[in-house]
Amino acid sequence: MVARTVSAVTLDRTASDSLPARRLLLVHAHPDDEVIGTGATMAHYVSTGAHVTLVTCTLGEEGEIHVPALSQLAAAEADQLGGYRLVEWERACAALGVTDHRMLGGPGRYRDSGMMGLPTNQHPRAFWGADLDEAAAHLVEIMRELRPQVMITYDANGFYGHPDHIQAHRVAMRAAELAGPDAPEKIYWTAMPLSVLRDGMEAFKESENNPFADVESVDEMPFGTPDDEIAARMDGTDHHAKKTAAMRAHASQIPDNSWLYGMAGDFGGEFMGVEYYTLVKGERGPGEGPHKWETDLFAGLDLDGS
Ligand SMILES: CC(=O)N[C@H]1[C@@H](O[C@@H]2[C@H](O)[C@H](O)[C@@H](O)[C@H](O)[C@H]2O)O[C@H](CO)[C@@H](O)[C@@H]1O
Ligand SMILES: [Zn+2]
Repeated sequence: MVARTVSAVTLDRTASDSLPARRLLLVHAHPDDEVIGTGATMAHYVSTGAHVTLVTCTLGEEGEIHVPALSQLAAAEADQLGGYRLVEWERACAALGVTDHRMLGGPGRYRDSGMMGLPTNQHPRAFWGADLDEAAAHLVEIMRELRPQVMITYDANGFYGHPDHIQAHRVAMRAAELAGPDAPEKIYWTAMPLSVLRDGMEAFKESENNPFADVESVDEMPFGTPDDEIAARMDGTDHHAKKTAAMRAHASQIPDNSWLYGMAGDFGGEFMGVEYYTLVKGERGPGEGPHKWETDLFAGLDLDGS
């Protein structure tokens, strides 16, 4: 019998060749980040037949608990919140139609570090203290398996400065360096245009549950990107109901009276269903409007045989 040897690279290629032509990878820090920042985008691409893979880096063990009946699960009590949020995360993914969801290094490998500067940052498994190349290697393995053309993660400040978000950015970008030919061709960072922030401040001015109550100007906020630096506007308004349902799955983190629901009420699909990105790797595809914002993250890619 003729021995047939197939190189590991060929095997890898075979694995991704059986997947849809468009493959999107998202790297987030905690359960609930996926829906808050990118839920409509994920639902949109699932609905259009792309393969969507969510990698979340921690179980969110150090989170607040907004459901009183669950208060004993807190880190300082039974320390079971991580396991509970894992179930919330699975339910949220189901609401968005995302079936490929993975914890970086497996559930519990990296622990929620808590807010910047807290003693929990020093926990032996805190994601903030993870070895960068070791953590990135878990993501490289996924890139080799799937060969995603597009990846979404956070900017260098983790969008708002949380240590796990900063570390998720660093690990995702390091993995893209190490993955070579299997690295995403386009890399986006989540972003919020200053014009949308200003509109939000205006919309909430009279609201009792105003997330902008303590700021005079959007320039005081840790996030906000000039409109001409935004590369893509993903309109997933057709899926805003899925995003809302996915948020409700994260009830321990997102209370019923959250301003997020208030914003949805005022803006409806416009706020819940529209998500923005800067492009930090790859060529910008054709776009629309005054800033030529892309409306498809795969725009400009040659997907034949990729
Ligand atoms: C959206 C997000 O990243 N949430 C994180 C964050 O949660 C904040 C934290 O509980 C803080 O104490 C609150 O004041 C703030 O309102 C929350 O957004 O940090 C948590 C701990 O690391 C994390 O579990 C949660 O997912
Ligand atoms: Zn987070």
